Amino acid sequence: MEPPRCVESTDIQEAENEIPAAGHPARSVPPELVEKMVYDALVWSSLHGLVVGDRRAQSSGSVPGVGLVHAPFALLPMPFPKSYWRQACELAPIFNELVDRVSLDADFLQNSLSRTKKVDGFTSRLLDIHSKMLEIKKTEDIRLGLHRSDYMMDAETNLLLQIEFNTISSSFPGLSSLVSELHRNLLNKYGNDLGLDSKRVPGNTAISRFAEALAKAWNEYNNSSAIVMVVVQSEERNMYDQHWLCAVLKEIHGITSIRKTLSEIDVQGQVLPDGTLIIDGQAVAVIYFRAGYSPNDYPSEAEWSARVLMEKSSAIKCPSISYHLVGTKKIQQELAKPNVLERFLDNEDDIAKVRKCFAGLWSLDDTDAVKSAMEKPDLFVLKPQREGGGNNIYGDTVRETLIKLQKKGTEELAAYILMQRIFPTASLAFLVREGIWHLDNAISELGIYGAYLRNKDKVIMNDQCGYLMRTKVSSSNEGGVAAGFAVLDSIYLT
Ligand SMILES: N[C@H](CCC(=O)N[C@@H](CS)C(=O)NCCC(=O)O)C(=O)O
Ligand SMILES: [Mg+2]
Repeated sequence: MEPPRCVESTDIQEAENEIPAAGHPARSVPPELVEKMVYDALVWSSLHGLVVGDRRAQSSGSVPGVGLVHAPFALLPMPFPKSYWRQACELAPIFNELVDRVSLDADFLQNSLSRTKKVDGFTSRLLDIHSKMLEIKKTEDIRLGLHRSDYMMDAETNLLLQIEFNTISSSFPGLSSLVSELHRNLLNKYGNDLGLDSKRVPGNTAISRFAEALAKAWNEYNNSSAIVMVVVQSEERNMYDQHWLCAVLKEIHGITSIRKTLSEIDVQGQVLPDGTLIIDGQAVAVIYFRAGYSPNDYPSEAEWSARVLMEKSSAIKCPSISYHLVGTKKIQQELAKPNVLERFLDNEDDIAKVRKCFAGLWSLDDTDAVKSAMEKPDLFVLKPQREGGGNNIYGDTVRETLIKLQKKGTEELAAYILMQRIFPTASLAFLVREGIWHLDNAISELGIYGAYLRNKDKVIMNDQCGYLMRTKVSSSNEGGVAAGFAVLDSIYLT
């Protein structure tokens, strides 16, 4: 059974002529070879759990094994210069340390977000929890961060620029590891025909290292009967990415994990006088948030009280409320201001490396930035303090929104930040979604996973832990995989 095609061979010729592919291997692949590779890739994905719930199937987000479809993927790894790969990997432990330092500066967090607090209800609730923890002098001696720092290569300046830094629910450590394996498998089989070497696809350690970090944190909690709790949404089509981590946690590290929604935690959770969080009669050592990053996750007060209950407990939060706040776009913008990094990092070289990957970032108080964004909206992205994809504002809507916000009064402006829009070079890619492949002009975003574990003044882990490459059609603004714009990819070092 041949996978259905959507691009006739002549189309590929046209596509090639139309699209100035930067010598991408995709341009030289004969259609019949594409067919065979797509077929093998679809089989491989199905056999290896590179799967997601199918949005067309009813209970695909709640009942495992029902309504599966292969995760969308690029057929071939995206060429990526080795020097930029090394640069991105080197930044991971520096950003991990930066997050930890910033998380300890309560005044910096509260002051930087004080104006946002007035106009952004969600961020305001997070800050209230942060304040409450300060009031009760709650400290987190053991701190675990499972982060992902996302970058694009700016074609104009040839700089690797950070898009954002995620400190909560960094998706796809599971599926991204599999995509690298898929590509290595395909290049082992077809590499000679394509003139590509599977060894140029870097090994992806995201699953194993993130599971190791969770296990090490569990170990630091030092209660052998305790479990790891994953905070999830009731409907989660990306559950297999999460289950991969929990399966490795169990099989390699012998640690049991449970999945609970915020409302279940509100009903079933309790904190003992000694701070232990108990749920289903079991002590919780580590709380791994794969929900709780969006207002949609807090439909009632119950979910907020669950968040407070967890924050008050002695369980190791990943992330703590402080780590969560450090990952906001407002903090990203504040850290880009002159002399701010110097407050948190000691090493001059580290500071220079971090500053070098900062794109233009401005608060809307910056009248010059707002003025140029009004004149050339396509060169900017307007970002609210939101995670989960689909929230950023592009193109003419940037201008319209700025005008609207200005009419509402300067207060409202504090809910957003302005960011330089980054334009990576586009190149040809075969994007495979729901069994169908398209040859498209695409751009990519490289995410580098980082794990940080600290117990008081002892840093137990501070590493780069694998990567996520997301590739999307160059015409699309948003880049989310779950949101249906991008596909999972890996990289081919050049
Ligand atoms: N369903 C939740 C999704 C969690 C989520 O959206 N995480 C943000 C960082 S906060 C993220 O990583 N976005 C990139 C994923 C994409 O491209 O679709 C999960 O997987 O646990
Ligand atoms: Mg994000």
